[in-house]
Amino acid sequence: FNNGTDRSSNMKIIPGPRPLPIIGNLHMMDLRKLQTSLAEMSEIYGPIYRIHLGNVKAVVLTGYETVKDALVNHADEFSERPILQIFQDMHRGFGIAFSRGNNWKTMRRFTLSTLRDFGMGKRILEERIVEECRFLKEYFERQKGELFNVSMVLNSTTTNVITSVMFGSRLDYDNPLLFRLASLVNETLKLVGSSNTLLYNTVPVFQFLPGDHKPIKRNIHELQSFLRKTFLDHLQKLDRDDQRSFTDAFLVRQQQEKEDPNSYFHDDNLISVLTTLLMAGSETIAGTLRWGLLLMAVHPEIQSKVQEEIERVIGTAQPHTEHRKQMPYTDAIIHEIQRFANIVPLNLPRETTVDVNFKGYVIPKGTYIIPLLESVLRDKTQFEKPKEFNPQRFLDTEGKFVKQEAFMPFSAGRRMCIGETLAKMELFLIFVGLFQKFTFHPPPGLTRANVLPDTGFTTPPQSQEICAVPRF
Ligand code: HEM
Repeated sequence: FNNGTDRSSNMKIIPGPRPLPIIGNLHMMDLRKLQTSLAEMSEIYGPIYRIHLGNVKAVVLTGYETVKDALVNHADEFSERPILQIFQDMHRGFGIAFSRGNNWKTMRRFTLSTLRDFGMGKRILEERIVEECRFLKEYFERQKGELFNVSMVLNSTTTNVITSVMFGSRLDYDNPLLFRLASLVNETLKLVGSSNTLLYNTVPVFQFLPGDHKPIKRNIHELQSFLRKTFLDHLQKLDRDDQRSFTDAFLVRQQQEKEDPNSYFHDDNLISVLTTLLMAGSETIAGTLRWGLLLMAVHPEIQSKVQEEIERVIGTAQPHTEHRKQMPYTDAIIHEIQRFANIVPLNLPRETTVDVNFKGYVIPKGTYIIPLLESVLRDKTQFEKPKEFNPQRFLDTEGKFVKQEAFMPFSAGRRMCIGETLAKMELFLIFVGLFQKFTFHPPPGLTRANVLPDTGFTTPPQSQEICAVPRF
């Protein structure tokens, strides 16, 4: 590895631990918390180092300055997605998040512009989120202040928001299909981030052994059968002059290009994009909201200050996104929740598109890159005492909201999350809607010291239970 380094030019050799045969450096890491091990290793090897995850030779980029420099200032060079076995099983190279080259470019461009049309642009989305939040509050009210499991209902809420973008419709909370979809996504993302799947991706022999890849494949098959059936229903009723959803827009484009054998608008891409929207668009937001509820429950003084601001600015009226500008404290809290929640700690991997000269190193074309978000959101040079939950870091002395450059939970550059606008809108409206109506209390035994992250590809908090006491 790093043979591309030309010793005659003054390029440095990328540092890193010595790998063992077959497993590389896997024995040096906590496979259930890879992000923590990778962040710790940067203290030994510096902000750029190489690591062998089984037979995957990766370069890890850590800290805000390095990650931003790579993803933003060398945007094209770090813009490809590597091929990983489990994502290959799930998407077969189609869609957006795990596709490459022109397939990715075409699907990303189309999805971004269509999301704008069927959401953000038309204000329909805000109405949908507000409506969904109303159902969520009714569900919370029915718990009558008792301890209840908040996990699946929040996943159902965020699943409904994204399915209304995808298909133009929602499912009732008592429809078993909604809970089934939400739990399939939840379980699959947990399994995708397991140590077993890491081994499956990086040590080829694990592909022949039983493991988490089996239930992942079963879950994806079930999800995709549902998505296929739903889009076929849409195809039957399709009216090109009355497009109501992402799926309608895709199907119309598919019909326009049906004579073109090279068109990317085929069923495989549609299924894969829908799968990604459903998975990326629900669990990330639901997990962040769960962090929000628990963090407020264990910081009652912060919770009451948020409620004061909600009362002062909105009262009991309907929250809208425009309120955010007048609510610096709430804005700061939501930013700090996202920073602290660190919901996609490993980021998605990247691959270099050419040999890159980066900070005195040559990183060869085709190198697997880990731009570690964990190390950005917890960067000591950017956030004082980064392990503490402290919303003040997003406020100035006059209580005005201040941006922090290293706040990048959605990553940066060419492959940056396409759901940022939707996610921010959803987080604000649901968070405000819930704290306007309820005060949250922690389950017995839960304190500031033990609100801890779960394991998985996304990292929601371990605790799933909470009390929601109605305020009026
Ligand atoms: C709190 C919510 C969310 C967080 C923290 C988050 C975070 C991320 C991150 C870190 C990436 C990897 C970006 C990279 O490779 O540099 C990503 C990619 C992606 N996200 Fe999100 N995401 C969120 C919500 C959403 C939503 C709501 C959607 C759907 C509308 C979405 C769709 C996607 C897609 C399609 C990609 C792949 C982009 C590409 O490869 O071009 N995400 N997200």
